[in-house]
Amino acid sequence: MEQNNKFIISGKPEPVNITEGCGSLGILLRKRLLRNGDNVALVDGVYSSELRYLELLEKAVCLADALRSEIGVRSGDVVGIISENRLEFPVSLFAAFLLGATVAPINLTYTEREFDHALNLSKPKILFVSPYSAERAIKAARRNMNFVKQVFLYGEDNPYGADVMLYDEFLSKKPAINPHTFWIEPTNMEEHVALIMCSSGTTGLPKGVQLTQRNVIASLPILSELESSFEGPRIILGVIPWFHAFGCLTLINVLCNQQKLVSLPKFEEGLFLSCIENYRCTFVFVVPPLMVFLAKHPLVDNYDLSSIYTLLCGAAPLSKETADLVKKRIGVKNILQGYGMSETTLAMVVQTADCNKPGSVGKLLFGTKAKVVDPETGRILGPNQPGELCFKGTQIMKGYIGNEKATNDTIDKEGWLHSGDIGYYDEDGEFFIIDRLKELIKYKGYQVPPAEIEAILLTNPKIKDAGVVGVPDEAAGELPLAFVVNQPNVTLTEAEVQQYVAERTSPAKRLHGGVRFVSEIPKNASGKILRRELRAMLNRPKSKL
Ligand SMILES: Nc1ncnc2c1ncn2[C@@H]1O[C@H](COP(=O)(O)OP(=O)(O)OP(=O)(O)O)[C@@H](O)[C@H]1O
Ligand SMILES: O=C(O)[C@H]1CSC(c2nc3ccc(O)cc3s2)=N1
Ligand SMILES: [Mg+2]
Repeated sequence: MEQNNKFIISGKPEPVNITEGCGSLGILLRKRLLRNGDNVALVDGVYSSELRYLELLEKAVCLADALRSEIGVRSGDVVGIISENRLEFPVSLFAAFLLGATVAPINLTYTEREFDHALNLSKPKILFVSPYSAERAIKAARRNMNFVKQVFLYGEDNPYGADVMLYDEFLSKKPAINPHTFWIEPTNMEEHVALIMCSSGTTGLPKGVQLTQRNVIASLPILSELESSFEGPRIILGVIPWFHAFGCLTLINVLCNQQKLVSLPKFEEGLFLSCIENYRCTFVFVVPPLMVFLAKHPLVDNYDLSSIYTLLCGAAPLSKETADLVKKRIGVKNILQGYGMSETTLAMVVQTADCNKPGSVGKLLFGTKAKVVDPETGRILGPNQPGELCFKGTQIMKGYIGNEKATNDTIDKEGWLHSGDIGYYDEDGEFFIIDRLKELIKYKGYQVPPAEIEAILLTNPKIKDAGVVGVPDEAAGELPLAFVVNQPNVTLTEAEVQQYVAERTSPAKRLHGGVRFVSEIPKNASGKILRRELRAMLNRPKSKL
């Protein structure tokens, strides 16, 4: 009965023959890389070193052949990558895909404990690590030699011992392999896991999200959907970490759509701005903290950012006000939002140049269905009625590795993925995200979205950043409280901040719990506010800031 429900909305059908008749993701990737031969695929934004498409494929094939013949890496084995964005990363990623192996990118800033958690989720047979995190990562690998059989180290020096192999040494002196004839095993793309992505760990320990080869292929047309109305060179800035779904799938998307990607190993203010100016970047994938930086930081005025045609923002709430500030300040043509989860491969909902209502995250992508349900009753809701967003489609994950319960709690028996996010769609099918179900503040029976109050606080020129949580309260349930980071050299009192919000909100959304002044708002690598860390700060004595 539900399937015919008029409130279930669908995106366009997937492009016909999306797998192009290829028997595996590896075969499709080879076809796409060959198509673009001698053009530049990747530029290291720090060292300006370049990798052309054919070079990328030749290196990946050579590495794949060596891994198969010398280490015995087979289809179905897991290959871990613990590295910042650098040119060896896509070579290792594509080599694994050519072997039909599963890739587990892991956050290089993890502590040893977090590495243990991530490694025991995906149990990689081999690990590629960069010097940045090698010491911690190799210690964690050595604690897990029951499954980690070999560590390869990027860079020139290996102070860690003979059990670690230098990637460049391993790859050099290898016979050249003809990329056209390299044997790639056909796989069952619907079942075969291509990526195990760690979710961001915003609401708890990161989960191991299994994305099949078919999930990855389903995401490939996104870029052409996003750049529908753009003429001119596409020079994309890749600063979103490739160990996160947003960054990794964007990297694969760019390389399968013959674009040029300029990579940055991390976000550093001057490097980010000078990279855009020097390489004349036209498309920049960003997360909201970068948008707040572009909106408010004085350094931005020192750089020529006129090459930017489109900013593509996702991974966390972006307010209309912040987007307007950026548009006004740097004159970018498009600011397009998208909404996704690690569990949905890449975005499920994106704005395009001709579909971008202010504050919306856009419309459903092809091959996707959505419904909005009342979190209490499960009843399907209609347009403009906020509820939990649920999705179905070819981008929905296979499940959480080693966690059947969490999988069944997230994907129901009818195959609907329950996002845990509250939002609605309007009469035109454009989606609006309110906040996470788990993070709504309950004040006297009202549901107060922290993101809405944070958006208001960010419009105050004296405020650099803000994070809002609920303070437990006997009478009201929870009281909204704001952690605030002042702009440098300004003074701001608690009363001023409370007044500023009170003038702009209904009574329930006012800062009844007060204001705490802090030096920074804790966020994770994919730009999300770690409100559970803010809640932990509630129990600490007020700072004298
Ligand atoms: N455009 C957006 N606007 C608002 N929120 C967004 C947007 N895009 C993504 N999100 C948020 O990011 C979440 C997906 O993030 P991700 O999969 O990286 O892990 P996480 O949910 O933050 O962490 P974890 O699942 O480990 O607790 C979505 O559920 C949603 O809450
Ligand atoms: O929040 C996340 O975890 C990630 C998972 S993938 C994702 C997004 N992907 C896109 C792609 C295009 C775009 O314009 C925005 C997003 S958000 N968000
Ligand atoms: Mg999540």
